[in-house]
Amino acid sequence: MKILLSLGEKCAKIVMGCEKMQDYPINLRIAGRSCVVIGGGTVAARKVVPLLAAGGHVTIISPAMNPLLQKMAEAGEIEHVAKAYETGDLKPFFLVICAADNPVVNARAAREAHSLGILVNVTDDPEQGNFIVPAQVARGRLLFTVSTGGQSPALARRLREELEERYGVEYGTYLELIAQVRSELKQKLPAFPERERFWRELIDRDVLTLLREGRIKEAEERIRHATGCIGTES
Ligand SMILES: C[C@@]1(CC(=O)O)c2cc3[nH]c(cc4nc(cc5[nH]c(cc(n2)[C@H]1CCC(=O)O)[C@@](C)(CC(=O)O)[C@@H]5CCC(=O)O)C(CC(=O)O)=C4CCC(=O)O)c(CCC(=O)O)c3CC(=O)O
Ligand SMILES: NC(=O)C1=CN([C@@H]2O[C@H](COP(=O)(O)OP(=O)(O)OC[C@H]3O[C@@H](n4cnc5c(N)ncnc54)[C@H](O)[C@@H]3O)[C@@H](O)[C@H]2O)C=CC1
Repeated sequence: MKILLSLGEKCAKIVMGCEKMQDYPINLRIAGRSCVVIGGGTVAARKVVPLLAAGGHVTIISPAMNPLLQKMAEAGEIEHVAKAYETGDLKPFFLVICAADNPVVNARAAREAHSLGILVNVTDDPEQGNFIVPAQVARGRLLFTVSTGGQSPALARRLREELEERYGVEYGTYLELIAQVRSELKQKLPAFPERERFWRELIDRDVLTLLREGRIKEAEERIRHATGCIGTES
C-alpha cells in the first residue's frame, strides 16, 4: 500500500479513496442462507429487517420476543426458537448476530461461532465479532452503507438520513435503465476503455432530473439515444 501511494498519480486509479482502513467492506449474498439472531429485543429487530430484505432465512433464539418480532414469527416470516441460547445451537447457521442483553451469553455464542467458522456480529462488544453492520439505504439494487468503524453509530444514522434525502428512489430507476442497455453496449463498443468513457460521460444529471420529475420515458430515450449515436458514428 505504501508503495502504491508513493507512486502517486499513476496509481491513483487503483488506490481510489483508500486510506488505511480498519475494516474491509463487502456486500454479502445471504439469499436463501440460514441466519440466526440470539435475543429478541429492539436491537435484534433492527438487525432482522435487513437480513429478511436481503432474502435471508431468519431464526431467533430467545426466551422472549418484542411485539414486532412476535408478529413476524406468527406471520411465518421468521422462525422463533423459544429458549435461552445454549452452546451447540449455532451449527446449522451461516451467520449469527448476538443481540441478547446479557454480555456473557453474547460472548459464549461468539466463541461458538468462531470455533465453527461462522460469521458473527456481537452487538454489545463488536471486537468479539468479525463483522459489524453499517447503516443502509437501498434504492433498488443500489446500496449505500455508512460505517464509523463502531466509533459513533449515531453519526452513521445521521449520515444515512442525509443520504436518504439526497438520493431518492429515482436512483434505483436510473440504475435499472442503465443495466438494461449495458449488455447491448458491450457488443456495440467491444473495447473496454471506450465503454468506460461512454458511461462516465452519460452518468450525468440531466437524466436524473428527468427521473426525479417522473419523466421516465424521456430519461430512457436519452440513454437509448446516446447508445444509438454510437452505432451511427462507427
Ligand atoms: C459496532 C456496531 C456493532 C453492530 O451492531 O453491528 C454497533 C454497536 C453499538 N451501538 C450502540 C448504540 C447505538 N446504535 C445505534 C444505531 C445503530 N447501530 C448500528 C450499528 C452498529 N452499532 C455497529 C457499528 C456501525 C458503525 O460502524 O458505525 C447501525 C448503524 C446499524 C444497525 O444496527 O442496523 C444503527 C443505525 C441504523 C440507522 O438508523 O440507520 C444508535 C442510534 C440510534 O439507535 O438512534 C445507538 C445509540 C447512540 C450511540 O451510541 O451512538 C452501542 C452502545 C450501546 C450502549 O451504549 O450500551 C454499541 C456497542 C458498542 O459501541 O460497544
Ligand atoms: N449494536 C447496536 O446497534 C446496539 C447494541 N446494544 C446492545 O444490544 C443488546 C440488546 O439490547 P436490546 O435489544 O435493547 O435489549 P432488549 O432487552 O430489548 O432485548 C434483549 C433480548 O435478549 C433476550 N435474551 C436474554 N437472555 C438470553 C439468552 N440467554 N439467550 C437468548 N436470548 C436472551 C431477551 O429475551 C430479550 O429478547 C444490549 O447488550 C445492548 O447493550 C444496544 C443499542 C444498540
